[in-house]
Amino acid sequence: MNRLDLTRWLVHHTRQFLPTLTLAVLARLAGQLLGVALLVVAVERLGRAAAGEDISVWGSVGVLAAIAILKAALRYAEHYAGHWVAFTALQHLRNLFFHRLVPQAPAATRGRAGAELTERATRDIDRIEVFFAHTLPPAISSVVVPATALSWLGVAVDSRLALIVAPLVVLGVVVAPWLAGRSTWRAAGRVAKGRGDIAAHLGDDFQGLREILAFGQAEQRLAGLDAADAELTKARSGSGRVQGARAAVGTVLQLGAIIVPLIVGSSIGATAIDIAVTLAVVVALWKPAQGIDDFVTGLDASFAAAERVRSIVDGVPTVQEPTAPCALPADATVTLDDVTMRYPGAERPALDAVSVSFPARRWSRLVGISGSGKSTLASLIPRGFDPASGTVRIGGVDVREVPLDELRRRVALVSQRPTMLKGTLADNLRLGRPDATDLELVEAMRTVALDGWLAGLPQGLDTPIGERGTTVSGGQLQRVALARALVSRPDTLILDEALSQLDADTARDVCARLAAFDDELTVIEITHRADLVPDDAFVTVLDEGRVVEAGTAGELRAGRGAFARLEARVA
Ligand SMILES: Nc1ncnc2c1ncn2[C@@H]1O[C@H](COP(=O)(O)OP(=O)(O)OP(=O)(O)O)[C@@H](O)[C@H]1O
Repeated sequence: MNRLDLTRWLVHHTRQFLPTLTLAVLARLAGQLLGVALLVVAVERLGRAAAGEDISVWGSVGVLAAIAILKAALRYAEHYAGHWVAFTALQHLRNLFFHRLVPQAPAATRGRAGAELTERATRDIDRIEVFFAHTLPPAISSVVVPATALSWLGVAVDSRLALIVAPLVVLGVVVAPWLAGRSTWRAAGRVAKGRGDIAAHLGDDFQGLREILAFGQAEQRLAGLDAADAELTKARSGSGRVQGARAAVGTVLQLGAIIVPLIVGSSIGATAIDIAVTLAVVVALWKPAQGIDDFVTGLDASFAAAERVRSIVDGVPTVQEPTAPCALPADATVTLDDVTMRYPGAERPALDAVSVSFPARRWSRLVGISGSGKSTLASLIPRGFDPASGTVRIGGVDVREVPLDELRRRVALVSQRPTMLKGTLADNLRLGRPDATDLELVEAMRTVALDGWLAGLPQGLDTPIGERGTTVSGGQLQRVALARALVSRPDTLILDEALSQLDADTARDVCARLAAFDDELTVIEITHRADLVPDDAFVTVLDEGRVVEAGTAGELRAGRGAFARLEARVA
């Protein structure tokens, strides 16, 4: 997207702030014109006094003080309104960012470094501040203030002097800052990308520190960081060179606008006072010009950041809310009918014409070797993704017709690597149902065989469990995640290798407690442990995205097919 399109995009998403931004623009225009007036009045009065006119000193001081105070008040108003708009707009954009990102998950967040997304949601959005606080007001005033001041000079003072300085002022104030726009824009894009790459690299480093140290990769990772840093430095020095050249051109033009009227003014017979007033106008326009140069550079960085935010905000959600929503029926039978699913860019489908049914109120198992498509199948039920073709139904209703909130409340998916949020154990357990009582939390912890552990915690449910659950063991984390799912009282529970870090006895104990906890629950358990599946359990076997066997575990064991082979591998 180019800068004009990005401007349109930013204005479109923040149009409710435009009236306040207009106030900021008007305050800036008036303030800068008063800045010109301040210098012109001072020079003109001094000139007349020097020419022998009787000028009241206190009268002049009063006029200048009044102009200065009004100018200061307008500057305050401009900054207040501009920054209010900027920070409120940033808050609005951040909300929009998350609002649009959530429905794109997991597709938009999978495989993307969390730190890189965090960089977009925080620092990139902060950089857009420049657009609101330092863009529209300077851009408008850069045209209106010189045009007004030079017109006044031409009409009220000397049209010849106005014509002499006008081209230099226009070049210095308006044209020069825009000249190098294209190259700073490209450099700003490279700087923003460089920052994102460093954030992603560091995010991976912190998260994978154990593996990096264990495999002796610290030097290589540091070298990678150095390379990313060198790229960023290159991009930054590129933008610095352009900025320096532009500032030099601006300064030469501004100096020219002072020297030329001095030399040419006397040769065309202009009076000394008129020449002095002309110089006062030129010098007074100097400061606004510098402001423009600063904002053009900051603005390019702001646009580059806006583009990175926009690419997330305008991302197409993987799943959409239904246009004519249906309620989920009480019957929780899950049926996949001829379902094919292919990840973007993947050569072959992860699921290929899969038809299978998981009966309500039963505990079904889904087994298969690694990469056979089990997690993909599980993620289709609460609509992490939608299939390319075919239908997923619960109780006969297409899941695409059910409001996402309701679907995800009724279907809980517990993954192999769950995440905890920073907070207490109770905060995390209440994630799916904030009004759950302490008693319900304790009951869920008992069901996952963590009651003994809970009783031994000095702070009980109020124990902080640390960011991402780093203060509990892998097996405890999996069981807390299962307890969290139970607290939300789903009809259907999908366990995606959710007990994989437990020893066989504890896993059996948790399963027995879970079966006793709620016999109405429909459970779909993905497991590698074919040997732990009881004979009467319904089993579906996946291989290379296809259903290759289905039946009770007892029948499949006797048949000596895919399931029996999997069991032999585990044994
Ligand atoms: N986000 C993704 N993008 C592209 N391909 C993917 C993605 N996730 C999974 N796949 C591919 O889809 C296929 C099925 O993966 P899936 O995770 O469903 O298998 P699985 O049976 O659950 O494996 P495991 O037992 O190892 O967890 C694999 O070939 C995998 O490489």
